[in-house]
Amino acid sequence: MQQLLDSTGPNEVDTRTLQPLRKTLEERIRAIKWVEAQRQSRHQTSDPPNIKLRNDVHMPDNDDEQLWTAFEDTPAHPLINHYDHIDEPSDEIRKQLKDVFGLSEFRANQLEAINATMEGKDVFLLMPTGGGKSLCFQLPAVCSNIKTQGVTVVVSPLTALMEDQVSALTSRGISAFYWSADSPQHEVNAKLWSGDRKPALLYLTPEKIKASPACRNLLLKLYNQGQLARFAIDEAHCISTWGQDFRSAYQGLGQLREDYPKVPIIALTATANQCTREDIVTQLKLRDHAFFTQSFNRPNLKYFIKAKKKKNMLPEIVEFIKKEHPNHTGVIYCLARKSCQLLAEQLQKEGLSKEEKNRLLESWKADKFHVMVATIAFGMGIDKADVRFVIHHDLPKSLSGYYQETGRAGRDGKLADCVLYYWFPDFKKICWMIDQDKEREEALTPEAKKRQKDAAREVVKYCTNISECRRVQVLRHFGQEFNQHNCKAGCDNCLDNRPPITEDVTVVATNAIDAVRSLSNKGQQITQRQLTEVLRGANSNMIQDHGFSTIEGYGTCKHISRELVDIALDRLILLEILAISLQKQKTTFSAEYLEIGSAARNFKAKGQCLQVNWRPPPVKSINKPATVEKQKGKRRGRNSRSNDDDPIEAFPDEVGPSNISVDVMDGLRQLRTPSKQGNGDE
Ligand SMILES: Nc1ncnc2c1ncn2[C@@H]1O[C@H](COP(=O)(O)OP(=O)(O)OP(=O)(O)O)[C@@H](O)[C@H]1O
Repeated sequence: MQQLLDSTGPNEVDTRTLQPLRKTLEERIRAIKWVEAQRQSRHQTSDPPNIKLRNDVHMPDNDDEQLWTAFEDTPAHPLINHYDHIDEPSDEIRKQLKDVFGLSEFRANQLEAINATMEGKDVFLLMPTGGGKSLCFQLPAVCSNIKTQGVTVVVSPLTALMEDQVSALTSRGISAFYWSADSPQHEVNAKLWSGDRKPALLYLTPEKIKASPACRNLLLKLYNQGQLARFAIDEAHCISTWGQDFRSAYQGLGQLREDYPKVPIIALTATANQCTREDIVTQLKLRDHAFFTQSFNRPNLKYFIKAKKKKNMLPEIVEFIKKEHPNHTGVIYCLARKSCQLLAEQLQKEGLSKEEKNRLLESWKADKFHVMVATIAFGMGIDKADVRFVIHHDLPKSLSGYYQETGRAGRDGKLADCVLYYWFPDFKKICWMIDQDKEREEALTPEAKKRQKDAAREVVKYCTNISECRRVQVLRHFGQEFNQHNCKAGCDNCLDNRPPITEDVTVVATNAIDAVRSLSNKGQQITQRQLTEVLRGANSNMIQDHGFSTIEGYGTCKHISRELVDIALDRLILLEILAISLQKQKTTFSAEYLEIGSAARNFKAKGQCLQVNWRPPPVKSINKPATVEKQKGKRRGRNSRSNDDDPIEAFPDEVGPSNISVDVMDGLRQLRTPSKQGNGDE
């Protein structure tokens, strides 16, 4: 860095974009030299530079990424800032930052976004969770020296979030209010039209704008009076069906540009990859917008994937919390309320009323209790600085969601653990939930369903990829390259120095396809567990009762361990080579039967092969004879619990991926060249 600076005089780095970078680098070099001097002399050699290092971050060696983020209040990274108009803050901005918000410095990209929106530009701000997005529309809302005057209308997805922000603003003396379903019209009118000064901020849900003509009339009246300063679309990713948080009312927000064309829009989110980003820009009809983004790496978060061995992991989680995080604050995320009910007795009622939810959230924030068990919807926008762990008891629905949920940990910059319990049945459950589509008023289109399933599929690939640093994988999802070296053993994969073993399991794949196809030709069905037994040539009652010992593929995978066969079959489902069909039984059971999937034809026709990377279990012998499995199979069968409204119940608690991790070498590898293959006919 120093060499780079020495070789270019100050005048040579003369673009507006690069000047702040030069200044920052010079400051950092000063700070690094100072730290080095401390290290060598072990006593203070000079005054410390006027730069604070983050807590818990050791001064890294030769490590640019870490160097950049090792400082508190890391400034904007101008080289990845897609807006070149960077000014010093005006006196008014500085004053409001200090006097109203009690802050002394801007964080990365805040000033730039504030300046751009105050100039009347559309802005897209993509900032990690806890990065400080709110300030970027709250501060302009209290400034007078701007292009667009009046009320900043904030669109926010949750009433709890709006309440939170409004009460924080009010306590700072800022005039703000939200218009909820319960707010009477005359109160809203009184706030807006009585007195000379309009409130600085008005919070609305997208549903309110969509469904309430009174609300739209009010916005129009403000607009006609030149009193609509800007629209701030918080959690803007909810507009996109690419994301898991899609809210149909958000899609109505495209109308804002049509109805109020002169009003600038600032869209804010922490979770948008390239597709979602483009979708947001298109749907909100942003024009010539300033785009700000920055490194999404959260160096103080540690990422771990653990095997979920049974449906309820509470005992293990309790042990983990007692050992690693006694008296620490944390969140346990579950997929559905039902899972929460299993985990938290408090949530065992029919569901929580709004008041109860608020009371629980407030108590948790006030440290009256430490651990919150929640569905992802409950935690959106949580601003609690000292969350020391985030545990995913169930599979997150997407990598973006996972990043956002884990992002609620360690907002104070101190170390925090993010633990995800993975097992494949959770993926099937998510797919089932998407197909049921119970949670929405409007049905999802088939394309949206497919996208959501693909998003869950990405999470499975993430969990089962044991060869690549977790940080590399998550950040790649956001289009950011990350050097594994900079993870600094901050994830399970970087910590585990046992190399994964690569196994070719094509034989499982081809025989599984043959077995399922030949059964279906005969009008018979088979479950995944039964297929594992068939392939491994078990001689159990189940095999005899169904006459499975005569079907194609029987015993062809005798030499492969049960775990590995299970992993291979999971993978075939993930890759849509096999599919699942859920069927109600005469009893209360729902059973999952395997079918041929849409990708099976290609797999066989193109002679593809399937490889998995895994770490075999350390103690158990891998190749258990089928006779032992026979006993196990029987036991499992008896222990299966079931429930007709929850397909996951069709899976026995005891059957899981054990302590195996798997990695698929990008799923399939083509061994033979397509030209040597047939034309697609099997
Ligand atoms: N310039 C700053 N200096 C210090 N603290 C700041 C600054 N800007 C914001 N903060 C603090 O950072 C915390 C997170 O801010 P905020 O809630 O706006 O984050 P966010 O980006 O909206 O996160 P999320 O995506 O999770 O909602 C808040 O406690 C806020 O007061």
